[in-house]
Amino acid sequence: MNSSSGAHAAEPGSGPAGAPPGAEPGPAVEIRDLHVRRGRTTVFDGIDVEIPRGAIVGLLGPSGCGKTTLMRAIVGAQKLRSGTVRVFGETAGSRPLRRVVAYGTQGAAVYGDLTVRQNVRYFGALVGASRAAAERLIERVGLGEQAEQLVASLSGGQVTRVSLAVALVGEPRLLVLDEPTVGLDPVIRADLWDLFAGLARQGITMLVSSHVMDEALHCDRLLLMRDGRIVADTTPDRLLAETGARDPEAAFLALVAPERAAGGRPAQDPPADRAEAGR
Ligand SMILES: Nc1ncnc2c1ncn2[C@@H]1O[C@H](COP(=O)(O)OP(=O)(O)OP(=O)(O)O)[C@@H](O)[C@H]1O
Repeated sequence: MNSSSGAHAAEPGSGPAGAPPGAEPGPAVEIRDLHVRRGRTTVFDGIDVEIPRGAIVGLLGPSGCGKTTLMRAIVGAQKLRSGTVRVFGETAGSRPLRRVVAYGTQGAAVYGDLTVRQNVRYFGALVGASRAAAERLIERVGLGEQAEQLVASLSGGQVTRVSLAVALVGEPRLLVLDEPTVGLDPVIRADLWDLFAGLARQGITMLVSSHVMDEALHCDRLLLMRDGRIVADTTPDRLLAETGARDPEAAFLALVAPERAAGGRPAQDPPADRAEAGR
């Protein structure tokens, strides 16, 4: 993963009615009629998405379908053509959300020439976290024994854990992780998903992208994307039951089969679940 924490200076008490963002009921993320262009590419041409709180939500779809762009919109790093993106009721990227939302980008965003402890303390200091909090997080992500090791000398899975500790140091309520398990072996991936599940049980909303469809089975909710559209907003059980497929990859292919047959465009009469999901 390699995360940069979107968690910077806190703005306590700046949410609706004086409560911090995330303390009020309602979805974690609400996206309405979102249009985004990147360069000459129209990535989103009017999508609507809602992400519930406290769940692990998988954002799954093939490379280039728009996962990173959607995450960038949610953390406030993406220029929008039109539409709204609200996180815990606040405009994405706005000041009250700075410590509430953390973003683990693709690509390295921790310092290889610092130790694990130095990285977590450094990013912690930026958000006013104590050294004790940094130590707790190093233990939480299972890197107690590597705390004094340079990040450059860690394995890929361990670097991902450092990034996760850095992303968590501001105590976010929404953690957005862009392909955190890419390139990792199955055992390490399973360990990381266990860690994500533990964070979700603590009440942190987790939005995790992957282009490996089987990772769907680790999620509470699924947003399946293709070509800048949400082709299903579902759960792993419903996805398998409704498509009759044996695994998530086959289910995804079953979902997009009608439009593939129609030459890559949405089919004229999509199944009810796709029509609903693609609103
Ligand atoms: N800076 C840019 N300029 C032009 N087009 C871009 C730019 N960044 C992304 N795109 C295009 O936007 C589309 C969505 O890209 P995005 O990175 O969101 O996809 P993704 O699903 O995250 O892919 P991956 O799984 O490979 O990371 C792609 O067609 C991509 O080529």
